[in-house]
Amino acid sequence: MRNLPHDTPLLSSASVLSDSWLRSQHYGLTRDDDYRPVAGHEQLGESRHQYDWIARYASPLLAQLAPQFRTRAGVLVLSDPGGMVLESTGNSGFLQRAELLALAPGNLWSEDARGTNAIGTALALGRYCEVSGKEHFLNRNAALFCAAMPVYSPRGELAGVIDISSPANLPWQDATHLLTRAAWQIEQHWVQKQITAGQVLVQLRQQDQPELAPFTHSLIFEDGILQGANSLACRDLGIQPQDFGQRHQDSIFANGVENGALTRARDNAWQVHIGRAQKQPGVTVPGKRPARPTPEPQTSFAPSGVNLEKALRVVNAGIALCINGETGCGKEYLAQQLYRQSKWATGNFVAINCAALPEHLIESELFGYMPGAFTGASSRGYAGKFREANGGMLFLDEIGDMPLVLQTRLLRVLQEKRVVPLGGNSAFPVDFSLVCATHRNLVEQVERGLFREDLLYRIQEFTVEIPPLRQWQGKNQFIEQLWCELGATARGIRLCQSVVRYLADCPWPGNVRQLLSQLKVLLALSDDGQTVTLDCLPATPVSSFGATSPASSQVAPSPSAPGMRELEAIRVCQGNMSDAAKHLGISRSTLYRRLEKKRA
Ligand SMILES: Nc1ncnc2c1ncn2[C@@H]1O[C@H](COP(=O)(O)OP(=O)(O)OP(=O)(O)O)[C@@H](O)[C@H]1O
Repeated sequence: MRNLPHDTPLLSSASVLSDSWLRSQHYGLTRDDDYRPVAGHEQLGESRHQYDWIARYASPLLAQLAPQFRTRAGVLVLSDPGGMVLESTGNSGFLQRAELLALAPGNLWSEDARGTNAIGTALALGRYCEVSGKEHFLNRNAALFCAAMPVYSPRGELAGVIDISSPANLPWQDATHLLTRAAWQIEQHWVQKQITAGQVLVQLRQQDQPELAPFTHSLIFEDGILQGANSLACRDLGIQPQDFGQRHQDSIFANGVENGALTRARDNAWQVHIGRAQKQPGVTVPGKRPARPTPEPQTSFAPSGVNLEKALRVVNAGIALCINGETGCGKEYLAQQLYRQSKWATGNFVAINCAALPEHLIESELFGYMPGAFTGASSRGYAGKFREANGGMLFLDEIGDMPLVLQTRLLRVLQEKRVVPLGGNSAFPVDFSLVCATHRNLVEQVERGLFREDLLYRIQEFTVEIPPLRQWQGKNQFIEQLWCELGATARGIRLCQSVVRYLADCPWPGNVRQLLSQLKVLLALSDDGQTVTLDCLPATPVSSFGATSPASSQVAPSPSAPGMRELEAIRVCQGNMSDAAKHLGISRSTLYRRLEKKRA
């Protein structure tokens, strides 16, 4: 096992290179050697079988990066830990025939085979490495620029590298960024898919570091012992290769996984998610599925009634997705979830609320502009949201509110996959996943002449309907998870079951947004170690029932608020709305109606 990745990617430096050259000489190589070691088909097949992380976790990424490699001179190469090329793809037009053959599957690029080179040296050092032109030990490789980033398995073992090779006179300037993120994405998916029955997956997301937004620090525990982690977690939580199978969770999270991780979350602006693979007969756990890439384990945070796996397949296939649902039900939340799990996660997630942008700004925001394109334009120009989203996901919220003239231009971008900035003549190619959301009925908008029919078909290639929270299954569990996520568990504050049932039965017109804000208020009003009962629900003049926005509601309706009969019945029945309705001799829907009237 080699070093785990270091904080700062290592660029070519004199001492690193001279050490590598010394090693190359030590292997008996000379600069003029022309020997090109290539493995046979059988060996290549065996290695592909053994290192199936490439087929499982790197293929979606390769598909995503492919467009970049069509328009630039460069080849993306994946190798096993012995430096054997297992896959290569991209624009190889720049390569001489000999070099072309040298980057084909089966070629060996370990340092002992070809001297100093990015693949071999990155493997030798276990770190990111760039080697350009004559820095290569063998003269025959002097026409190449190469950058390589190691990929680690969830047990901290070096699994291979991902490499970019381009002409030495056209070095791939953003290779560090691209390869680091690509390796993180592969490692993250790998850990997430590795979890087996009875194990716990802890995922921490650092909220104050936007560049890490798509990535989580992911760790797997079994019976409290660390079983796996991605290299980000190893880097930031001080995990060493020897810790796997040995280190107890308490030495990583001082108060146990749940409390410790959540304490960390509160103190350091981390967002935490803890998932479990249950030991249930007949249940296939994600890590055990053999062939096709599977989505992450569904958690209670996936909106109820939404088939995440299907939506993810659609997004990965580059099909435009339209998410419908009432306000606050989690349309943007779902888009972000899909983005993080999709092949687009190495690009940016760019969200635009079409209803909130002044009409005259939408165009420049989306399309960008050239320097001095209009009065007040920045002298440096602006790339615009379409180009910002290139390689990632563009989330257009409230698409139904987009002005007609811009709908026409949007349609053109979606069809041509090119953007011409305001005041510019040349077009920039773009490729992103498009997810739109609206609470409007777009068909009706089309009938009223407010929305282009052709754009409707283009953005609604696949539609996902998020049901309103009141119709969700498993609300009790969802509320408890949110409660835990908000930091209640870390403070020892419990919701008693009657409160959970009571909250689960509220109609929540503001959906998850409203529920969340009410839970936050309840938490702020609770003391550490307290158990929240129905009696603890504070009286408020504003009932949440029938509220249309979170701003208009403070906390869940109190049993002591005005409208006593119904609320008292709810309290007596410990929050069970069906029992309360029976108690009053009315139907559940009548009970809800009465509560709504009381609010009015
Ligand atoms: N499934 C979920 N699990 C946890 N939190 C969620 C979930 N869905 C939504 N939320 C939270 O609820 C709030 C509202 O979600 P979001 O903004 O995605 O709703 P929306 O449907 O896009 O709303 P709008 O239509 O008003 O833009 C956010 O704080 C989001 O983080």
